[in-house]
Amino acid sequence: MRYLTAGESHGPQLTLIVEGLPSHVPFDKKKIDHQLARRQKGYGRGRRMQIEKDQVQILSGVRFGETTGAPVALVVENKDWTHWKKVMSIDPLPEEAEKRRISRPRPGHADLNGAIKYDHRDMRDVLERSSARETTMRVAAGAVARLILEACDIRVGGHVLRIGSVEAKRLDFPWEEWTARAEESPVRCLDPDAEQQMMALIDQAKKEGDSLGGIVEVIVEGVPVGLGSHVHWDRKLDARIAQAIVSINAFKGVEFGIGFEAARRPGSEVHDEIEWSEATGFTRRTNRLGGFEGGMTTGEPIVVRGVMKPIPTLYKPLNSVDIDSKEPFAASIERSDSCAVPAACVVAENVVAWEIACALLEKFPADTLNELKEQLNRYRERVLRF
Ligand SMILES: Cc1cc2nc3c(=O)[nH]c(=O)nc-3n(C[C@H](O)[C@H](O)[C@H](O)COP(=O)(O)O)c2cc1C
Ligand SMILES: C=C(O[C@@H]1CC(C(=O)O)=C[C@@H](OP(=O)(O)O)[C@H]1O)C(=O)O
Repeated sequence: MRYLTAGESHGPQLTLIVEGLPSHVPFDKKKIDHQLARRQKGYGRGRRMQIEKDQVQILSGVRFGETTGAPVALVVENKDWTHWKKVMSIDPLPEEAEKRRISRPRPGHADLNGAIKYDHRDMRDVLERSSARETTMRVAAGAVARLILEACDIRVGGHVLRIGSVEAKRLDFPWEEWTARAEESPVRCLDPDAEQQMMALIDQAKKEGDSLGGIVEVIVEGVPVGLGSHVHWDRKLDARIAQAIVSINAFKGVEFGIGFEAARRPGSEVHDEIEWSEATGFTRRTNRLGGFEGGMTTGEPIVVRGVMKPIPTLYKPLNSVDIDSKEPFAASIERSDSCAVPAACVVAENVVAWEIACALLEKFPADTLNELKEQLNRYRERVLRF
């Protein structure tokens, strides 16, 4: 499967085309909209999220509630566009363009590099597309992927482990309970004490015109052993997931299982011992490597974390240089979130869901959902007997 997204943050709409979907996947618009609504939430978001009400319009590839196998085109309206029609005009408007020009790049955003690379004297031409507004459509693609995963009994969840200096305690709950707790928490955090501290920290950052980053964790349950492959670098599924996570705006790092802690421990405290029983087949006593060996799934849950840097736009701006006068100035201020880690957690879940669905369809090529399910079920039986 593959997808493309298009659309500017303040343009009329965002567009997604997903190609390679099997036919007869039950296509419930409510499930896509549910993921979009989850992405809009989170303590620390700015005013933009009060304006938008992200919902997809399905334009192709779906008929009578199921995919046909043709490309699925989805669009989401930018409600804010009505306020930006002139600024975002497709036709030339020289006066407007001059009046609204952005010439003071924000450190940490794509403004300066993009302006130099594409030779734009107005950095809006960069920020409109570098904005994380685009993650709406990546979540929509992930939500489509989840329709396939759901049919294959694979589930994906996520929660926030850190915001700024506040770290959540590790709490162990059954799947239904932890995902419900994350859903109810304004910061998607399972630890109620940390949740309160995180919210207080966000309030403080906002008051001080500053911003915060954090760490999110995504867990995937129900994956069969052997998705991805050791035989070639670009077929390693952990590597693909790493790219998917780091491609999320402001994400700077990724780790699986115990992650960077593996550098400090001896091998005997890192590798996951192998067990076997007639009922379960091969399993692991621990899951310290987060569900991957040799670029392939082990059959244990996938555990992947991503680190998000603080939001670059600061209401108390950092120093910058005006690209016209070359004089030092404070960076430009755009309306902004002060912390978007909880929202980014939803993005992370959905980009991971997309990679898992692609890996499934690579291992079990299928034109119809039933073909996929039949192959997967046969494989699961073979794995049990191995
Ligand atoms: C959900 C989400 C919301 C974001 N909101 C903002 C924002 O309001 N203001 C901002 O400056 N950056 C925001 N960012 C981060 C920027 O989009 C990002 O830092 C920028 O595109 C530069 O890319 P890089 O940080 O990956 O290098 C957000 C990121 C995510 C994932
Ligand atoms: C629009 C979204 O996030 C935006 C991401 C973003 C950025 O620079 O990345 C800047 C802000 O844009 P605006 O200035 O229009 O408020 C965020 O609101 C969204 O997540 O849907």
